[in-house]
Amino acid sequence: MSIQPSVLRFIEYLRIKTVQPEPDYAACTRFLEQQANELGLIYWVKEYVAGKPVVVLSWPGTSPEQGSIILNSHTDVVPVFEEFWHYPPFDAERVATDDGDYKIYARGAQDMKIVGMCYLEAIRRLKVEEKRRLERTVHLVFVPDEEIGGRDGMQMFVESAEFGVLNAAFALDEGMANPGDALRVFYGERAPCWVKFVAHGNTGHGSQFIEGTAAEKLLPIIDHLMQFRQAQLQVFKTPREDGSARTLGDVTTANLTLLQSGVQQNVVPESAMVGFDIRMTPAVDYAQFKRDLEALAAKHGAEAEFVQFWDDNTITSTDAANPFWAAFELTVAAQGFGVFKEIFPAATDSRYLRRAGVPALGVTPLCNAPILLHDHDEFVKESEFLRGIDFYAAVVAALASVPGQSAT
Ligand SMILES: CSCC[C@H](NC(C)=O)C(=O)O
Ligand SMILES: [Zn+2]
Ligand SMILES: [Zn+2]
Repeated sequence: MSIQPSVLRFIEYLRIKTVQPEPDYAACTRFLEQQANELGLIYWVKEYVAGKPVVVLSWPGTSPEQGSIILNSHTDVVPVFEEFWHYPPFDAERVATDDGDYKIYARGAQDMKIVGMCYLEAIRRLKVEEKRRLERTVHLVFVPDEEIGGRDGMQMFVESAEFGVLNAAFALDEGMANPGDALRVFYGERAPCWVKFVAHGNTGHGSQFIEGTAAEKLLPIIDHLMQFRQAQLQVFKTPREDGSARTLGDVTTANLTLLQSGVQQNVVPESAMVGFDIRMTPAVDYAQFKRDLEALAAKHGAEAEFVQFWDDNTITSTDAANPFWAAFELTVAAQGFGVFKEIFPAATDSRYLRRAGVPALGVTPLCNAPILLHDHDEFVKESEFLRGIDFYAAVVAALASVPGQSAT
């Protein structure tokens, strides 16, 4: 059987090497412009930072005064360890499976070019094939640099005048595959707190009993955070009151990820640094947490330096009173998906949207699928991609048909 045109377009998108640290954004932008032309969408591109394009494709609704729907995806992908891949990561090879399906192997297949491509194909179906008109305007937003924090991409975009003009009411962004049956729907995220503790101390010959060294000032700090980690691990392992298992999003994790000191084996080092990657669950008082870390550092004669500190814990309402959630939930059920609501364990561009006041849900419609984002041999099944188009066609039509507030 011949390959479906949508699959060929997906393969074309996967072959564009938008891999960090030198993504080919120019080729990606050309591809998206071509898609916009084929679909008859309004197209514009803006580089808030040179060489880092934010690309927007818009489908005006019949009631453009109503808040719009944003379909967000990032165009960059993470680096590969090519020697561990069984297929070249930027060839998007289509490999037949025993059950008559195909696996498409490529970096970005799950994270998150499948989502961006499904958005485009869903609009193609609704607008070009079915000649539908939806009430709300739909914007497909393709942003750079999510994989390195999004500062030059989504952050700049949400702070721009152009973003305000979109008048966004609701957004969809990336989620994560689920090896289980249900669709994982992320309504919030844990906040990154990347902290470095730096201490200075006495130096001298390595053969002596030197007091007040930099390293020994860090030891109680490390000990404190390791005990905190252990306590959170116990919470994580304890079922919720209803008996269900907790997820990572329910707790705060802390991992020691950096440790630097020393110049030579027999010289007591003058300075030492330990770094932690902490992810705070939204229930935490972030400002107090930060003050506690600063106090911990001060108590032991060190300094706390925050490399990343996200201080907003806005979550998206998944209450039936939120009409966008109600429409989403109903449509997803009609598509045959069960829903599992979660806090995303890491950080995505959704945090910028939520902080800017735009409710966002993180979804990647891959169920009964291994979690392969950032892993070797990342792939999606062709059937999953095709089902994803059905999914977004239904969801986008429903979200863009949510009635606006009556002007009373
Ligand atoms: C603080 S910016 C880092 C962003 C990255 N996002 C993902 C999804 O891996 C992370 O959470 O580590
Ligand atoms: Zn991603
Ligand atoms: Zn990623």
